[in-house]
Amino acid sequence: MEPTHRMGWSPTLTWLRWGPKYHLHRKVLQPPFAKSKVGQYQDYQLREALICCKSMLDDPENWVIAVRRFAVAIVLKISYGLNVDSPDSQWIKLAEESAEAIGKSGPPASSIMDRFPLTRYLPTWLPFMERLRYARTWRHAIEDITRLPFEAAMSSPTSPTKSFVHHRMAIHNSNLERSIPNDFTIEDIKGAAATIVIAGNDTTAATLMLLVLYLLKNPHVQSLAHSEISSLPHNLPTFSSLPSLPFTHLLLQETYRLNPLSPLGIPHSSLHPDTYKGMYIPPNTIIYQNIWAMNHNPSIYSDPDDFIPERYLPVDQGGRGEPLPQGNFGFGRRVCIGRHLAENSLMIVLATILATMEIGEPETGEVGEEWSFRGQAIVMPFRASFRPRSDKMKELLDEAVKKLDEEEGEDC
Ligand code: HEM
Repeated sequence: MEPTHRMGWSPTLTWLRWGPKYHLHRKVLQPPFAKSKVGQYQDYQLREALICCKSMLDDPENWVIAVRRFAVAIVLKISYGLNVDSPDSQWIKLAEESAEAIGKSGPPASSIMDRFPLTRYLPTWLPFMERLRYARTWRHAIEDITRLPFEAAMSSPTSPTKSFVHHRMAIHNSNLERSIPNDFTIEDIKGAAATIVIAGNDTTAATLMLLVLYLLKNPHVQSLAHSEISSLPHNLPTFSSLPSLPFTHLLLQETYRLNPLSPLGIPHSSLHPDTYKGMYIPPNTIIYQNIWAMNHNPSIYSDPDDFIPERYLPVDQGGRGEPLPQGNFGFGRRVCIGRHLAENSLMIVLATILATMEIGEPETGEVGEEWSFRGQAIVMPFRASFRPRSDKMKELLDEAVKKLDEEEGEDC
């Protein structure tokens, strides 16, 4: 039994083994997220960045909910054309449950069952069968995220260009009408659409939480980033502002480096025997990539545990000339397809945060920072304060979100 079936997935790129089915999914999923194509999603990203920042300022105690909404709303819109219309939307809950399911059952190929397949027939009360037990308990979350948004999208048909599933279903139906066989079945469409949501929401939200933490803990860096954004005309940033924010871009890179979400990458398996630096690697060897070590190597990065975005600047510009981090989005032919989308989402929300607010320690009590190391290294919800940088910027933000609401009312 494939790990995909054990967890209740339809065919899903992240969990498919190398082969014809994998190639088909990658061929379908990669083009809409190519660097030259991700610009098509900028309207969604800008909209959600504005909503996210307004919610953080209006309801600072619940800022993590605003962050989760931001991340889910973008991928749900791209994948299914659905809107997240409130912070307690069923889609946020569903996305959270499926992330929980994956976190608890572990990445594919990493468990004892993947190494020794016969162990999956053992009873689940045995201590080392914890992951199988989780997989069975959480299977419903994976089935729901694969089925429910798909059904909702199909019951609200929009133009085929509006979302991944509408576009794929239009091709599917047109093939049916012309008696052309559909290699990419409806099950494939469901699995690919769910992949966009699952792979794209938790990773983006976790990185945004790290950005908030590092801004909070490094007031000097925050003030440099404030100066950069203040040098732009006093308006809310748009995508055309981003090329004028090189320091903000380095701040994101430093966040990737300091805490890679998957410190050991996603395990890959060798297809053929190979030799690396004189070491023989037999076929079917499970290979981890130590991203954390690469990005904390003291012979490459000075003060590797400190948050220093300036380190990447050339020496003649006051920097240390150190290389940008590597491997946070994987390597080679399985590299993350969503990396350009994620970068755009994170840059526009970071620029909007820097333009509109100051992040600091909570007004009362502790930050309460804790980490989870189950499969990924992520920071758990913590406390912070969010104050508008000026009345003018808050007003601009409120007006921009009000305008979005009015436009949405007109579209209905
Ligand atoms: C900061 C955000 C993100 C991080 C850190 C991240 C990281 C990763 C990593 C480490 C991998 C494994 C690559 C490998 O096996 O070598 C991966 C794969 C993948 N990512 Fe992302 N990702 C992010 C955002 C996204 C987004 C927004 C999407 C949505 C389209 C996405 C879709 C995928 C898919 C479909 C794969 C599987 C690729 C394959 O197996 O061929 N990711 N990602």
